[in-house]
Amino acid sequence: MKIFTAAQVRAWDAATIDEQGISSLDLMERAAACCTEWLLHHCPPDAPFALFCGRGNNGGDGLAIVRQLLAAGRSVSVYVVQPGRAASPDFAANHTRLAASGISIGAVEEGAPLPGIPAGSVVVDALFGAGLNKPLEGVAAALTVALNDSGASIISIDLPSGLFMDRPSTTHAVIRATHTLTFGAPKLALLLQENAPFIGAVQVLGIGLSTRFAQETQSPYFYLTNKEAKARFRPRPRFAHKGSFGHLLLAAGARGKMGAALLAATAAARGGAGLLSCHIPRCGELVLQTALPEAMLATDACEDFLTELPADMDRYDVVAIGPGIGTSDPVAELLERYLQHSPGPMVLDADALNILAQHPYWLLRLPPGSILTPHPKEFDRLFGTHTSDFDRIRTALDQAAALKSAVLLKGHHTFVALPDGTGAFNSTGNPGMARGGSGDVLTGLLGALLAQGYSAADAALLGVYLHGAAGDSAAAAASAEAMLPSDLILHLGNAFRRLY
Ligand SMILES: NC(=O)C1=CN([C@@H]2O[C@H](COP(=O)(O)OP(=O)(O)OC[C@H]3O[C@@H](n4cnc5c(N)ncnc54)[C@H](O)[C@@H]3O)[C@@H](O)[C@H]2O)[C@@H](O)CC1
Ligand SMILES: Nc1ncnc2c1ncn2[C@@H]1O[C@H](COP(=O)(O)OP(=O)(O)O)[C@@H](O)[C@H]1O
Ligand SMILES: [K+]
Repeated sequence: MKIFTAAQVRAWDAATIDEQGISSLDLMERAAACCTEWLLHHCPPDAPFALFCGRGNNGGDGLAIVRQLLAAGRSVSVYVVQPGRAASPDFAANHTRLAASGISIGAVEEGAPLPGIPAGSVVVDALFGAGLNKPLEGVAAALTVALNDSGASIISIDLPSGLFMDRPSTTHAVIRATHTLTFGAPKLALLLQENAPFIGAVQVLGIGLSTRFAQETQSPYFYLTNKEAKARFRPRPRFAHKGSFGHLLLAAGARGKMGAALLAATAAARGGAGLLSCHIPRCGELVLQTALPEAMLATDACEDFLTELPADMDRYDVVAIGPGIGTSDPVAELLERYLQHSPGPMVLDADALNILAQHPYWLLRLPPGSILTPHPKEFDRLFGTHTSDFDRIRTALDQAAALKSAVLLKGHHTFVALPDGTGAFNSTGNPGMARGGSGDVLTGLLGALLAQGYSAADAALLGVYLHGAAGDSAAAAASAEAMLPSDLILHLGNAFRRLY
């Protein structure tokens, strides 16, 4: 599913109106009807609604929703902010229709007291949507702060008011929605970690926008859903043998961190690698051989951490390195040798990324077709401090192109930057995965997918999708509270089955 800019969203509306031979007022009525239906099904049946409307088409949606809620017999109060200002034609048309019903339409004016919100009300925010062109100020900003402080549930129409679609919004007043009902497709701003305080749960409402426009319009960003993952999945051929699925070398662990190695190794085995060898320090030999008999060992001479390259590196197709290895000088020197001698693409995670941050020029030795898996802190250590996620995703795309590799930015909607200049936001996963060890599972899984011959782009997309889907399956079974990263591995089977 493509993610469009504000300008493209406007063009999408226009293309729909043109293609379907309807008026923009008809499309507004349809969008409002989808919102009204959602509100009627998801809000308490006896709750009064309080709608706050701007003077553009977002406000027009709001007025149409008021009319539809009244027709459904609900108790509604409605306020227009700065009613003296110029209005969009569709706002004006809806205002005339609503006024004819006899309902009193309140005003929120500069300098006048803000309206009170009756306890138990559901607030519907239809102040500004995709047309926001400057930060909220004056009475709109004051109202936003008051609504946020009211403690009421706030349902935002299309976007939380004050949130820009395509640029940062973290320094000014923005509605903190409980739910955002957005039209057509998820918007970039609704997928970024930095906007988490504003957006609440996001519901994408299909309002019958042109599918032809969506197919024909190019966008660098897409939403990684089951459809996109399925398109990249290759089932195992019937006559396959273990040699068909590659040999992964996983370099992981140190004393006290063998759990990270074991999680990554088990995920690699379940992720479908034909052969798995683990380069671990001596202290981990017993635990690994006992817990994962499927893995072969390339045990280091050192008891406590990794120091030397395994013999016969040509035996391996792919190297995954990082979980639990530490950042001491000997390990850093070893990482440099790994980068020089890796027989194929690499997955670099955790401490491998932290070492690279100290030696950024080593990145030049990264084999093309590799995958880097930083979370935001590791990302900034590696590529420099960023003040916004918008900047981070731009850097991720630049680095992916420069390194001819996939660069992740892990989080709730992990961003996958691909070498071709496009990037995906993941749709799967849940907060039950916010635990030490979840990232180790991803590293093993990505290594296994690369070893099976998937390109960096396909492995990164599939791996991130499957990892989140396994998380969702684990949460369904054990709850987000009680699930473990090792449950992700057990639920990988359910995740793969979603691709059949
Ligand atoms: N165009 C269409 O056919 C459809 C549009 N829809 C709705 O229309 C919205 C977009 O409508 P608009 O483009 O009219 O834009 P908005 O309703 O988001 O608001 C923009 C209006 O507010 C003004 N404005 C922008 N930022 C401001 C600020 N900080 N302070 C004060 N005034 C400010 C602008 O000059 C403009 O008049 C969407 O988010 C969606 O809710 C839906 O009805 C679906 C159909
Ligand atoms: N709230 C969340 N929603 C979805 N996925 C999450 C969430 N929190 C964490 N994850 C996923 O879990 C993994 C955590 O990785 P990381 O931060 O490296 O932790 P660690 O290395 O300690 O396991 C990432 O893949 C991330 O996308
Ligand atoms: K809004």
